[in-house]
Amino acid sequence: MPTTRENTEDRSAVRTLLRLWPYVRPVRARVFTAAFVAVVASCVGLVIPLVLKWMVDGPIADQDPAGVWLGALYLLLLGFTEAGLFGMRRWLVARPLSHVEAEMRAALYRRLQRLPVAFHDRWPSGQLLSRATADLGLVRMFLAFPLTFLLVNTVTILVGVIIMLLQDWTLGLVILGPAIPVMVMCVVFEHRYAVVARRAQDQVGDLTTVVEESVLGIRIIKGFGRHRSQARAFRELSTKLRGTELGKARLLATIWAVIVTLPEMAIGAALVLGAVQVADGELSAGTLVAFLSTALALRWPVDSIGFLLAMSQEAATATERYFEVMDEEPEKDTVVHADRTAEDRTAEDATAEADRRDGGLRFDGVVFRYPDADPASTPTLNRVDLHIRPGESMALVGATGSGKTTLTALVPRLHEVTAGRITLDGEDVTAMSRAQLRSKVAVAFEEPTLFSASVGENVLMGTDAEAGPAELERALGVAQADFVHALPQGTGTQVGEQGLSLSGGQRQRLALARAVVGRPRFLVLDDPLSALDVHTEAAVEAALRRVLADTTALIVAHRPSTVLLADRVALLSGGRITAVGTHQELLRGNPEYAHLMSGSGRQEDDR
Ligand SMILES: Nc1ncnc2c1ncn2[C@@H]1O[C@H](COP(=O)(O)OP(=O)(O)OP(=O)(O)O)[C@@H](O)[C@H]1O
Repeated sequence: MPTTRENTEDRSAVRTLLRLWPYVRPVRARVFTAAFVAVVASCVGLVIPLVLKWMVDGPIADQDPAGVWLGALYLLLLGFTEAGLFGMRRWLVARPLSHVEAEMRAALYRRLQRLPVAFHDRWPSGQLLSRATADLGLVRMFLAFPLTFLLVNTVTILVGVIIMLLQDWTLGLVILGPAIPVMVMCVVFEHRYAVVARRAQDQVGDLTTVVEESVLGIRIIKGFGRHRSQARAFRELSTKLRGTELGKARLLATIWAVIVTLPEMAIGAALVLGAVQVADGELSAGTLVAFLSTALALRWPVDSIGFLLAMSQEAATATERYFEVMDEEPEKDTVVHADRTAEDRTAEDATAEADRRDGGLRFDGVVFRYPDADPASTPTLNRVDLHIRPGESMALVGATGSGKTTLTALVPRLHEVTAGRITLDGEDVTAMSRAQLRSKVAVAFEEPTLFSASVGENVLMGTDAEAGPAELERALGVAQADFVHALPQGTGTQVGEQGLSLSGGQRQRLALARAVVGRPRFLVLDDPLSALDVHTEAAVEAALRRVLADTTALIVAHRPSTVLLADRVALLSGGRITAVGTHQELLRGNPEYAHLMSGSGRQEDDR
């Protein structure tokens, strides 16, 4: 489970942040212009001390009121120009940077849709949510603020230091004194902050997962009175996060103290030294005023470096977390089996030829091991051979945990086979594009998932074709889902998040309607009637039988009533198909099957 990562040593923040370039590229003109405008604005601010110097040594020393007013006017103009330019900078970047954030979020969403089911099995949803929300917010903040101001402040400090050295190089050197210790501290700080920033962002992801699970599982939590233990889990994680955030604050406070104190001490020393020089007549009062005003003008650029570095570090961590998902390999559309030998291919061609003649759905030496399973362990499916003829419906029976769901998931390629092949009318499923495959195969699972959309939209999700109300009605009819007409807005009724406003049986029937609406050639049903009462199940089966007349179907079944829906039955045991026949044949000739169907099998296996 990719949650908290303690080690971030091998990461360069700059290299990580450079990965944002492809997203920033389209808006680079505005971003660079904004940075240039900010540099100009900041340098305009540095002209103010020079005007002060002119005023002190000129009109003030000469007691010339008109000159003082003129100086004041210059200062006012400079102040307005600086403020106007900073306002312009913000206007220049606000819109393009929200565009960058939106583009990155859209790219992440697209990638999440294209990543294999195995990825989603592995990653907690809270970690993905926090990457798509909080982390992208941090990246936008970085592009809007620290990225520009690290540049602006560096230029301002350089120009300011040059001005100070030109005014009086001895005082300039005094001011520059703390630069080296401050820089060393910044490097140490950045390194340490990277580790805590990563920890905090991962912990936010873990906390999001707990909150999400608590909301989605609220019925179980209330039903079992688990709110205290959930609250404890939440409290533990939030205490951990609070500790990490306090650690971040402590680090920030330390660097801030160093960055503020050392330059302040240097300014104090320069003030004393400068006052002595003025008293000795070695320095004009105007020059000292200009020097100190410049030094004070540089306080903010220097002071802000601590938190600008902290924000940059957080953005680097956020970028790193973002690309951890973006770098994951998306599922391939078609798979080329480079490891197959010429003999394999000749044998496959012969089988494919036979399949094309016979047609139907064929599992040929299918081996499957979950990607996170120990490579030395026995595969979940170990050389499954099964042929379902065209138009035939085959029930798949097996003890709980025998791999029935896993086998059905291989047909629409929710997982890729480890070895062997699956063919639809002789065509290898891995050779088809996913769009092609999904137009041929429809699925319905025991746990029906509905989306926050209307009933009709949920059902019509099962077909790409332009299906109209007639197709919708037909599918609802097959699934015995006429209850939708009694809903407040009929098929236009919103079903709410995950369809939780409907009963389990109602959701299953809608999921079944979604599977049959596209009149698929192949239908894969994973115990789709488990939540129905016997009368509704009988009615659905009668309607399904009509649909199945010209559809090749694989139906996972636990109950004899579901098995009877099928023409033949396959028994999955020990990762292989150990028997195929009609229900009656297997009941008579296969003790394991008879045991499973007697009703005691499931209970014993569950025990
Ligand atoms: N995502 C996964 N990662 C690793 N192992 C898994 C995963 N999903 C299922 N398994 C394991 O694969 C085996 C087969 O599970 P599967 O869900 O296919 O069984 P099943 O026959 O459908 O069971 P049931 O009748 O209870 O629904 C089980 O041992 C299960 O623990």
